[in-house]
Amino acid sequence: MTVMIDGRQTAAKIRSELAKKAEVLKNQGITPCLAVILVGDDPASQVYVRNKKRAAEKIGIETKDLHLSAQTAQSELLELIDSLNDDPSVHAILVQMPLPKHLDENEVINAISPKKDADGLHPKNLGHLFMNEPQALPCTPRGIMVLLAEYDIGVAGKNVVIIGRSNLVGRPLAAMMINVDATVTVAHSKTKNLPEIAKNADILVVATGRAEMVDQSYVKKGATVIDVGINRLPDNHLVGDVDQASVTGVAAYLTPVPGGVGPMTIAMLMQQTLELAEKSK
Ligand SMILES: NC(=O)C1=CN([C@@H]2O[C@H](COP(=O)(O)OP(=O)(O)OC[C@H]3O[C@@H](n4cnc5c(N)ncnc54)[C@H](OP(=O)(O)O)[C@@H]3O)[C@@H](O)[C@H]2O)C=CC1
Ligand SMILES: Nc1nc(=O)c2c([nH]1)NC[C@@H]1CN(c3ccc(C(=O)N[C@@H](CCC(=O)O)C(=O)O)cc3)C=[N+]21
Repeated sequence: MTVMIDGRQTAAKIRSELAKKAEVLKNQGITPCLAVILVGDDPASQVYVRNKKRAAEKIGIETKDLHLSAQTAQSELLELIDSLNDDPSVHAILVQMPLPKHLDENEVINAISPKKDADGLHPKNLGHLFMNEPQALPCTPRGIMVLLAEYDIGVAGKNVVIIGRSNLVGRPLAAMMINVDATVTVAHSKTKNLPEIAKNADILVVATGRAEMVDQSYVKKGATVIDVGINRLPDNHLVGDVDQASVTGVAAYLTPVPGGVGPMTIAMLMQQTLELAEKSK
């Protein structure tokens, strides 16, 4: 039997706690505010923008949506970030990844004040994470850790295999898993014998951006499978990086897409915005 992990319900519970926290901040004269910069029209990013805005409104977080054209120059983007860094009404800044190819993502992330780093991707914050003294944390990996805790899925001493090594998901998740005593393997496009390595996992996390690439040949009986992927098919429906039908019955726990990691990412983004607003006092 496979238990479907309900990210939507878990996220809803977190959001209702956050709404109370936002109320407290407001009574202290602080209206938490998240600025979101989207350059161009990446489809996964657009799903994200829409759902984020809705969540923020319900919690009582203000959002500033800054949608720039795909042709925006690096200097223009850096100037926008500088002005948000200096704006005391803005507590958190998120730049949607990936950026169009002509832009330098690392330079952009570096420009965000670590104190307003909604995504926890600034090298200073990643450094704190790697030293196991976390400050702002990347939202998707954090959401995965919260989901595992919510379902009492232990991590200490477990074999965790993460497929994907992006700065946004795979790398920071590896650090978080190490910090709670997992034995971590990070796989990627150059990994050999991937199904065999994945089959060693007690907890398998898939973040490749390849629609339904992981089937039951990658999964040990009784493993937990976390599907991070958000892929929009030509017929417009969303699928993950895991072939859900194939893995069902083999995995003990599985996150659905939609309704798994995605809503948790948004809940964690809201939580971090409130935490940064609180620290700005
Ligand atoms: N649910 C959510 O909240 C979120 C979902 N996403 C989704 O998660 C997915 C991954 O996102 P992100 O990490 O940003 O993606 P990236 O494209 O930045 O990274 C993908 C990673 O997967 C690896 N990879 C690609 N193809 C294969 C393959 N065939 N076998 C093994 N490894 C492979 C790449 O390897 P290499 O490094 O060698 O190129 C790379 O490390 C996307 O679908 C994205 O939309 C992202 C963020 C949040
Ligand atoms: N700097 C940055 N940080 C990110 O965290 C980031 C990013 N850039 N760029 C794009 C990816 C993608 N991403 C999503 C998060 C939630 C959903 C989400 O809400 N998903 C719903 C979709 C439901 C639906 O609308 O059908 C679900 O999975 O249930 C989608 C996509 C964050 N990302």
